[in-house]
Amino acid sequence: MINVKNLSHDFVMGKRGQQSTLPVLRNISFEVNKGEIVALAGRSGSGKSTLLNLISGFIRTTQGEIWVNDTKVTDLTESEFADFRLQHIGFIFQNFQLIPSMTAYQNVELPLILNGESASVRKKRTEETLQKVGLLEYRDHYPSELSGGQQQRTSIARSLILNPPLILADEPTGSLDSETEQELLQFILQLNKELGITFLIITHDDEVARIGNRTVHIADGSLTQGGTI
Ligand SMILES: Nc1ncnc2c1ncn2[C@@H]1O[C@H](COP(=O)(O)OP(=O)(O)OP(=O)(O)O)[C@@H](O)[C@H]1O
Repeated sequence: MINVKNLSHDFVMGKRGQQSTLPVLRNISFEVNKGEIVALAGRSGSGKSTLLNLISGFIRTTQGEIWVNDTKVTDLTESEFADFRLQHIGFIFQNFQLIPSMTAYQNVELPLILNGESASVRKKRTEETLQKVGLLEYRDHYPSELSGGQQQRTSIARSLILNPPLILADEPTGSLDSETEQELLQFILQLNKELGITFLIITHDDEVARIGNRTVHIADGSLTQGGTI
């Protein structure tokens, strides 16, 4: 599902003439197989978000190759990547990234609008997906009128609505209490088992890593596999 080959990334900082280079990833290779849940761990600043941003095309690099679902995404143009992302990758973030001025329904419907779906398809799919995450009765609530767990379920509904084969999650339980975290982890397992969705999850949390098939660690720009967090 994800195949990263000899990937490196440097950030270039500072004004022209006074630039410095910060190497973050050094010749990384790894695979995430279809149907796996893989936890990505590492200290703060080790490059976990950078790796996720490279896989999803929010940051581009010329050093190495990334394949997602048999497409060499490192060769895509910006607009091809935007389209590919919409079709193939769902996202879950620690702070949910819902649009505050839109209701739960409108937030979940948004990818369908971007994808050019008809009003009738949008209504059917949005209601079905809100039902799946148990939020149909909250459809007209704004994010500020939802609990943290309900906001996270809204963001999961949005990430699921175009049936992506892959979901990338950046500390998805970071803002949740332990009971809500357990609910979310069970839901991730259910999505993995019932829909076969592959997950790559950045986490600092052993509980999250425990639901995964394996943990990949980043340190000093390199990856190591196995072990606990
Ligand atoms: N746009 C950027 N420009 C310059 N440096 C950056 C940029 N983004 C990240 N960095 C640096 O790259 C390194 C890796 O950052 P990254 O956000 O990938 O770490 P992380 O492992 O996700 O950290 P955390 O667990 O704290 O979220 C850090 O030293 C960070 O300061």
